[in-house]
Amino acid sequence: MKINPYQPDQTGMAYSVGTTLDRFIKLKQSDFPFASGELSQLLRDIALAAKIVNRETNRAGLANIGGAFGQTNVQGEEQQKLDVIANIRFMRALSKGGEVCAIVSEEEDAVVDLQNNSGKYVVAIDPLDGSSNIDVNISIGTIFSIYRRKTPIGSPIQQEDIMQPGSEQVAAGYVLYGSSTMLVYTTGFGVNGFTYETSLGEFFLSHPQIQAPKSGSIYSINEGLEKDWQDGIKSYVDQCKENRFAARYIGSLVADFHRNLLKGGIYLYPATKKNPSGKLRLLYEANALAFIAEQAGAKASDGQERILDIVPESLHQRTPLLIGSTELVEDAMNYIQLAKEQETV
Ligand SMILES: O=P(O)(O)OC[C@H]1O[C@](O)(COP(=O)(O)O)[C@@H](O)[C@@H]1O
Ligand SMILES: [Mg+2]
Ligand SMILES: [Mg+2]
Repeated sequence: MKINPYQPDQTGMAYSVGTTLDRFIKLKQSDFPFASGELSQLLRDIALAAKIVNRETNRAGLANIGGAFGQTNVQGEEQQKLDVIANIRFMRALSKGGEVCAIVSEEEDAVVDLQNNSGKYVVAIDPLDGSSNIDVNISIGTIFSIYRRKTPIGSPIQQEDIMQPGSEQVAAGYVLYGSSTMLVYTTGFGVNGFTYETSLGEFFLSHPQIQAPKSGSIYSINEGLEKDWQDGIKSYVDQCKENRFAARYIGSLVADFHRNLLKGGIYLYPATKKNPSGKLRLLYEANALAFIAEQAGAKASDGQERILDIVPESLHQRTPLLIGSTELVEDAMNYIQLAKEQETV
């Protein structure tokens, strides 16, 4: 039977493949009985900034916006011009609407207090993920987490508004600037993916209700750091090779995560000598992807603990990250546990 992609799917849902993001956000607002529309507007603001950053990444080579910016961020990493441009674009979009009271960004040393005490939401963002791939035309991304503030609206923001565990996220998502540009997000009611139609300037629903395969045969890890890996990781990766898994590593977390989410696989960034607590940041990289992973039936751990249960202690804190198909992440955690037990014998 030939399936006509333009026919609404048979689920009878009000939306189907081809629904615009705007319409989808409006329809899904009904998931929240007391919704005031602020979260919906915030998601739209993020989508708009993503369209602008998409344009900038597409023309990076032409417009002399590739290359280093000539400054380092709080983590001592050299900032790329596009890191700074993306940061400015998202900062503007997030501060315009009035829904946000504070922003945590990879490119900002401290919390950006928007002096907007009537703002309900706190946003943590990695404006440009995969910075090492910007100048070589490889997929890069943006990652965002949204929290409801804990302190009363109208009062100044406090530490407790910022240092929330990932389990408190009300929404999270990423944008993938790749062969096509996609926005994938969750509000706790499943994961949906939207593809950007440049000629119309619109995101359209292309991947409704994403569910990750429970297992897979892809592993993503920077093997160049093997010498630093703990025994459990070494033996797990050996087992992947034993089973003839495909090694796939783009070096852009968003892109590696997205592939494994759709095809089944595991991404690992363990502790290394250079980064004893792992490289990736809890507040604006791991938490968002862990929320999406779990909403898509996958799993995210630091090797022992569920990422979403980790209570943050510092703004730019790092965490080891094992994320992807449930059975693969559980396997890897078993190898880590086993190696630990053998250490104590
Ligand atoms: O080069 P390495 O050590 O393998 O690290 C690659 C990882 O670092 C990152 O680039 C870190 O993110 P940023 O580019 O946002 O700093 C991830 O996207 C990627 O998975
Ligand atoms: Mg990143
Ligand atoms: Mg970044």
